[in-house]
Amino acid sequence: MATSFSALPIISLSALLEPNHSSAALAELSSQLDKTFSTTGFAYLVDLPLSHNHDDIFGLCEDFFINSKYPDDEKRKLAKQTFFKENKNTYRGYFPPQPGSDNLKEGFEIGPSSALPKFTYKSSAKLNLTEGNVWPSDASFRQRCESLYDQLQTLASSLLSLLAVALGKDATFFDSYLSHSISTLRLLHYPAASRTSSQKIICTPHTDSGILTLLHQDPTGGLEVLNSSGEWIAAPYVPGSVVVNIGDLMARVSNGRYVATTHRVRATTEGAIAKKRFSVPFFFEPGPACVVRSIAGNDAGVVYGEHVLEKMSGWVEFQPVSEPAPVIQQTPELIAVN
Ligand SMILES: O=C(O)CCC(=O)C(=O)O
Ligand SMILES: [Fe+2]
Repeated sequence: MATSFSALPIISLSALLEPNHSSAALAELSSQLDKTFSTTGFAYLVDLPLSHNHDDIFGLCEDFFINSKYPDDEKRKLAKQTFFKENKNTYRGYFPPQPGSDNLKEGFEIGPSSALPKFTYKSSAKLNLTEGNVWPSDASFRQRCESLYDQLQTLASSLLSLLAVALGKDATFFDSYLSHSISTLRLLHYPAASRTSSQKIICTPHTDSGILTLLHQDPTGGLEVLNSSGEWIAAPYVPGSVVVNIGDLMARVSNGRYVATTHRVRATTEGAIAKKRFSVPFFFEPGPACVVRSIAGNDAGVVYGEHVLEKMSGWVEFQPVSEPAPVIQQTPELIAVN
């Protein structure tokens, strides 16, 4: 359970920026993260070891969702099979806004760039967790996404080493999670909407299901986090920051020490219009075959791929859409699959 906080803490990662990390500074950072995840479950991280700034990151969203570079035709080629049945990609790629849903957003999802061993799930799952990415034809977009992905994966693994130590384990405790990791980088666009749609909450309350999330939200803000008194605490935009939070599985791994805090996104309005908003969550995920167990050693553990497939059966982005599918009426061209 989260505590009754009234604001999210801000944690500097300057210790990770030093070429020769000082062990005292790392120990201090480890204890700050430990305190945060066992109280608020959420924090802003600043002084990030990332070469991408917010303009670069939201520039990717602007390019993908807004600029005419990626018209509906190009998006259609990248759409998941659920949305365009001629396409081969089931898990990575584009999903369109889903009319009628409470989460009116479109997204583009990317996994690791290296090939992964196939993961077979007992109930012949319809989603292929280890498929390759699909890309628009613009090589620079792909290169920028891959570079951001790699840096966020490195940052997440540094944070996990610090958490391992905080949990009384060796710094390498989470290394097995890195093997064939299927972390997801998601570009999200919540389109502007007129107030007649009366939609105030554009992302409904939820906890993240996985291990660790690194979220870039754009200056529109709107993120809110639930404290133990049942109050929604605003988590406004902080320049240069990334928001970090842990998911349900990490709460379980930590044997309940860490809290997966409920959060949602409120629309920011300007006159009668809800402003458009971009966010870029990065979900750190273990390999599909990784067995994730509590540090207390008192459970059989879960196979990550099975866990995530079960969770996803309830997520709006992975629901079949009613015909005709929203984005896609024309004949597709070949999709780009790596
Ligand atoms: O858009 C946001 O800022 C939050 C998104 C989110 O919570 C999620 O995708 O899990
Ligand atoms: Fe979330």
